[in-house]
Amino acid sequence: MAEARFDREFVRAALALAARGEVDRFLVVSDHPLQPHEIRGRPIKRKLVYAVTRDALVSQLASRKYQAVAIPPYDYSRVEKIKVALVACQSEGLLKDGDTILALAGGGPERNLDTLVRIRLGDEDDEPIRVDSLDLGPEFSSQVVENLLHVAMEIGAQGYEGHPTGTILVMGDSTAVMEQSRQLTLNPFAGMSEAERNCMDPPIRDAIKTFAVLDGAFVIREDGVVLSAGRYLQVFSKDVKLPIGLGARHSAAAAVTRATKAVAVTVSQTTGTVRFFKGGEIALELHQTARRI
Ligand SMILES: Nc1ncnc2c1ncn2[C@@H]1O[C@H](COP(=O)(O)OP(=O)(O)OP(=O)(O)O)[C@@H](O)[C@H]1O
Repeated sequence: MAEARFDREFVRAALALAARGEVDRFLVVSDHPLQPHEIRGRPIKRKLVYAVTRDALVSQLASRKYQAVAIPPYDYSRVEKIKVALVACQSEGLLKDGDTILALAGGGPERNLDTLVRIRLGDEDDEPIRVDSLDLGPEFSSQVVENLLHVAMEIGAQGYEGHPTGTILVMGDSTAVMEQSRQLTLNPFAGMSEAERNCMDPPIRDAIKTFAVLDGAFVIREDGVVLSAGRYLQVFSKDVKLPIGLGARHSAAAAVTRATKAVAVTVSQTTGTVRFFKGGEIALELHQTARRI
């Protein structure tokens, strides 16, 4: 009883802060939208963005004139979910550098909104949320990057047929990446037209999940066309610095993003953690709280 009252007051306090002029965006990361009476009378509708795990709920919210983005339905911690939601908002053009975002998140099947985080985009001191540091050049499509992050999270959570799987997805500067790598296995994407092997297409994302069992890396063009799977990256990793415990896969991903203008997403076979590499460094790290395998 007292706990329920505390929960209501917590949300009310978050809404009161969200209404303030200092806040540019109010991000609610939950599949339980706020109740009309909670929002009524508060000037927050314009800055409110929902991050939800069901596409049907995105459409439902959109039909009620709310802004909403979809995030994958996996068991990441609340802070990880906020990071993914920020990436999704960025790729929809809903955020800009310098924005102050208040993010309210919960976990589990109940509403349970119990986490409030303030983020200033582009603020170097704002560890551990470093979505701003993705800061990709115009040659990259943010939708392609977001799709690849989602695929990577699915691989990390589900593996392949019950077995943990790891992989590297290298995107961009593909001529240089192809030159600095060699084929380890037959390329399963060979012989398909470019239109048939774009990772924006759900069947191709499923194929990426399946072929993640192959040794080596995927090479993907900026526009999402998958050039190859099963590539061994022949790059020197001696001047990339990585946290202790990361091995050959992560070194190769760091090194290829140092040696070329490509970016890379890795999935660790050991932990399921997804990392985004740019310029030889980790720019985003998504740990899992619960793996399904
Ligand atoms: N240069 C490379 N290019 C492409 N793939 C590589 C390269 N080096 C290693 N790999 C892939 O990484 C796999 C595992 O390597 P290792 O266990 O040393 O990596 P790790 O960084 O510890 O990652 P994990 O957390 O997944 O174990 C290899 O089986 C291979 O598929």
